[in-house]
Amino acid sequence: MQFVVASHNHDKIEELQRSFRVCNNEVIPYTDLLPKIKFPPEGNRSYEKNASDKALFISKLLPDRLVIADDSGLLLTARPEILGVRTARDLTDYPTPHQYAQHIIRLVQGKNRTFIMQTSIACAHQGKIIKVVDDTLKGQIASTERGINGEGFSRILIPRDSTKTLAQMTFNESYPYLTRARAAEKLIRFLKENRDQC
Ligand SMILES: O=c1[nH]c(=O)c2ncn([C@@H]3O[C@H](COP(=O)(O)OP(=O)(O)OP(=O)(O)O)[C@@H](O)[C@H]3O)c2[nH]1
Repeated sequence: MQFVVASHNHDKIEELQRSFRVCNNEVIPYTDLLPKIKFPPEGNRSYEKNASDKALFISKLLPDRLVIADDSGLLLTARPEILGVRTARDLTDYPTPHQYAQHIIRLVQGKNRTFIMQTSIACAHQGKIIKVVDDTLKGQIASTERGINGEGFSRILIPRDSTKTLAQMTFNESYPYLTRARAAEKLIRFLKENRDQC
């Protein structure tokens, strides 16, 4: 299957391409087919709604394609009033992965270090949502950035049953923890089981 991804985030597009390739699928950015367009503003209601809004927006312009969109965020137990579904907007003052990783480390300093990372992927066809899948990862925020296989969140997220950050793992080791990869698997499984829906 070929998917068109509604995203402007280069790292996210690459991770989705890797996640879908495992199952022999292909992901292309919508900008391969259309000029770059501003997405509708994200809301504060849910990751599912934000992902669906992006997928629907591009699906209406490319109705015959399977369009996917992802919304991800990080919720800190110590600061539940920020980040989460607003992660992209709350991190705008920290534009580089190193800057936002350091900011998050500071936010949990001396406090509860647990986090929940969530990804929702919406899939649209003919201007309608056909499926939304979610996945979450729980664990602890590291006290310093660690690892070379990734940046940003990957260098500070330690999954619950590990002592390493995601960036300290090889890709094969980290794959089972990646919310985007696991959500992608759920979507592909759904589409294979319900081929007549699309
Ligand atoms: O190091 C990271 N590894 C990740 O895996 C990851 N996923 C999300 N983020 C951060 O969370 C915001 C929300 O992202 P988001 O889902 O709203 O997407 P976005 O606005 O960047 O792109 P788009 O897809 O909407 O064009 C993004 O800006 C990033 O700061 C990540 N950082």
